[in-house]
Amino acid sequence: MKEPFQTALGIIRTLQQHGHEAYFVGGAVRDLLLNRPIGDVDIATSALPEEVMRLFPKTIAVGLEHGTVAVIHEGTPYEVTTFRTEGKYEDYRRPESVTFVRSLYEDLQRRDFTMNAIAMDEHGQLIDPFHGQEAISKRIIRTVGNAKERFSEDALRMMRALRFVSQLGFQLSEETKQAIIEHTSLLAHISVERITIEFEKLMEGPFAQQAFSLLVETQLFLYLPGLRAKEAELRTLIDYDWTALSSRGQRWGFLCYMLHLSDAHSFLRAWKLPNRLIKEVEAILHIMNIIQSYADWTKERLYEFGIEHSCAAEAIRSLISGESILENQNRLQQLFASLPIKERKELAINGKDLIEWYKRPSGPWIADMLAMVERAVINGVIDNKKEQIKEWLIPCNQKHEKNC
Ligand SMILES: Nc1ccn([C@@H]2O[C@H](COP(=O)(O)OP(=O)(O)OP(=O)(O)O)[C@@H](O)[C@H]2O)c(=O)n1
Ligand SMILES: [Mg+2]
Repeated sequence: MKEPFQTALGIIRTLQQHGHEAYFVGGAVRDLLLNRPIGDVDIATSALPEEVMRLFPKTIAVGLEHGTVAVIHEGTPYEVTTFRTEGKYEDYRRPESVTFVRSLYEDLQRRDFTMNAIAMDEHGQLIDPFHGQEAISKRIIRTVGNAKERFSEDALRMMRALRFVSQLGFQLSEETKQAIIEHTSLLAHISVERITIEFEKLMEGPFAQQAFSLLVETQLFLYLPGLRAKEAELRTLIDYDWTALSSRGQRWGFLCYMLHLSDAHSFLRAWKLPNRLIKEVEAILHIMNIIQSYADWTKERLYEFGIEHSCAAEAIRSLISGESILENQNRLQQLFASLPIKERKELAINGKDLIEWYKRPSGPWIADMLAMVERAVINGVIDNKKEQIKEWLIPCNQKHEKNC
C-alpha cells in the first residue's frame, strides 16, 4: 500500500487486533482513486472514542462530540472517527451530538457525496455501496441518497459541491444541482467562517470558472457575504482564468476589483478574513487605482508600493487586460532590481544627520527632506553616499566648516 496509507495502516491493525473494524475513508480514498495528491488520511472505526483513546498512547480529543479522536502515530496526527449517523438536523448545521452506530454502511450513508463515501480496508479493497467509483469515472458529483436530505442535514455541503467542481472539474448530477437550487437559502444557517474556507478553495481550484458559473446558475451567491446585489459582476468572473492568480491576496484583490466595490474593507470584513490579508488586499486595490497600464509604473511608485504588492496588482491588471502576467512581472522585478535602494532604512543618511548638518531642531521638515533625498537617490540624481548627499543638500559655499 502506498504512502501515506502505509504508515497509517499501523492504526488500522491495532484497532483490528482489539476486535474493532477500521477503514480508510473520505477525501484520501477519493484522491487516491483520482491520482491526486493525498491530504489528511481519515480513519473510520467501530471502536468508541474512549476505546480508541485507551488503545493508543498518544491521542488528542479533538472532536469528541463528533466521535473524533486524533491519534498521534509516528509523529503524525490521524483523525479516527467512530462510525456514526448524524441524527436529526434541526437547524441545517452539523449537529452538536451524534449517534454512534456499529456498521460501516450506516456511516458511509450519512456522508455528503458518493465519491466521498468509499471506504478502503487494510488490503486496499474498496467498500463502495453507493457507487462512488462509478461517479468518479464519470466525473460526477452526486449526493449519497436523497440530495435534499443531505443538504438539509448540512447546508455547507452545497458550497462543498461547488468547490469540488472547481478542484476536480466534475459536473453536478442533475438531481444534486436541482436540490441546490431549491435549498440555497439554507446556507444562511451556516457560519461565515465555514463558508469562507470553502469559497477560498473554490477560487483556488483549476476549474474556478465553472464553479463561478454554477454559483450564479444555482443562485447560491445570494447567500454569500456582500454578493447579493452583484450578479452582473459575478458573471464577468466566469470569463477569466483564475489559475493565473497565485496567492490569496491576488484572488481576493481580483474579486474585489471586478465587483466594483465602494467599500472593499467592509466586504472583506464580512468574510471574516484575517486583518493581515485585508490590509494586503487594500494595498493591492490602492495600487490598481493608480496603475491603469504598464506605462504608469515609475521607479518611485514601485519603491513606494514595494515589490510584493506591486507584483500582485500587476498580475491582476495583466489578467484583466489580457497581457502576459509573467512578462510584466519580470519587467517589474528588473525595474525593482535596478533601484539603488529598496526601502528607507537603506538610505545612507537619517534624521540625525540632517539635524547635525542644518543645526536645526527636530521637526516635520526632517521627513520632508528625507523624502526629497530618497526621491533623488531613486531617480539616480545622486548616489546613495553620505558625503554626496551632504554635498547635494548643502553646497560648499553655504557650509560654515573650516576645510570646506
Ligand atoms: N459537510 C461534510 C463534510 C465532510 N463530510 C464527510 O467527511 C469526509 C472528510 O471531510 P473533509 O476532510 O472536510 O473533506 P474531504 O472530502 O476530505 O476533502 P479535502 O480533501 O478537501 O479534505 C468527506 O470526504 C465526507 O465523507 C460530509 O459528509 N459532510
Ligand atoms: Mg479531508
